[in-house]
Amino acid sequence: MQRIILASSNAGKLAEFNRLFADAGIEVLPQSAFDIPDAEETGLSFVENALLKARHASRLAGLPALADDSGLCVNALNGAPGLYSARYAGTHGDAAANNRRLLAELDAESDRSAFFICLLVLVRHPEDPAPLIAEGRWQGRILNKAEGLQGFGYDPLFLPEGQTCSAAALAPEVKNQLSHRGQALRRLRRQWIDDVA
Ligand SMILES: O=P(O)(O)OP(=O)(O)OP(=O)(O)OC[C@H]1O[C@@H](n2cnc3c(O)ncnc32)[C@H](O)[C@@H]1O
Ligand SMILES: [Mg+2]
Repeated sequence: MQRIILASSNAGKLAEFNRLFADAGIEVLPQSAFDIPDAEETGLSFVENALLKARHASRLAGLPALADDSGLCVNALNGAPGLYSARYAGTHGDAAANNRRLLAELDAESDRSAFFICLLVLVRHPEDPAPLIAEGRWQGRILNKAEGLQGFGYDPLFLPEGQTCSAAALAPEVKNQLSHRGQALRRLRRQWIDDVA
């Protein structure tokens, strides 16, 4: 069976990927299994950061690596929190504080439209000059208060277009069908299949 490293330390993403890869016949190992520390995310775009994370994990594990760089872009905030979604309120990964800041920033704002974006990069080796790259976007709007207990990050404040409840109130398999991450992974897998065919 093919083995790849998932170059992420985010438990919410890892749970979603495990479900998305359940039928793929690929063994997907989190970077924690190799004690790989987080890469420095110094890029100016999601795709640059995803490349940095994938190359870093592939180098340290000696295996192909898949990285996800993602975030929430709010139109009235000129795309913020954007690249800084994981540390919007200052501390990396403090979802409650990030959600509080988002609500405060949008306090009197009537345009609450937003989208999640996910860039996936797969490198077959650390210097891979032709990585596979796929993107997904999920449109929606920011609610006035948190709702739902599933998912992670900004899910409790995100009302997906066409839905009547937040992303955190959707069953995990429904979120994967609709989400930026689900879309990007399905696109990546099509490239992957074409690539080996
Ligand atoms: O870099 P890794 O280790 O993968 O983990 P991370 O949490 O730092 O991940 P990112 O740098 O890609 O930042 C993405 C942030 O965007 C938010 N985010 C991304 N996808 C999301 C989703 O599906 N639902 C809710 N929030 C999401 C959440 O705050 C994430 O921490
Ligand atoms: Mg990160």
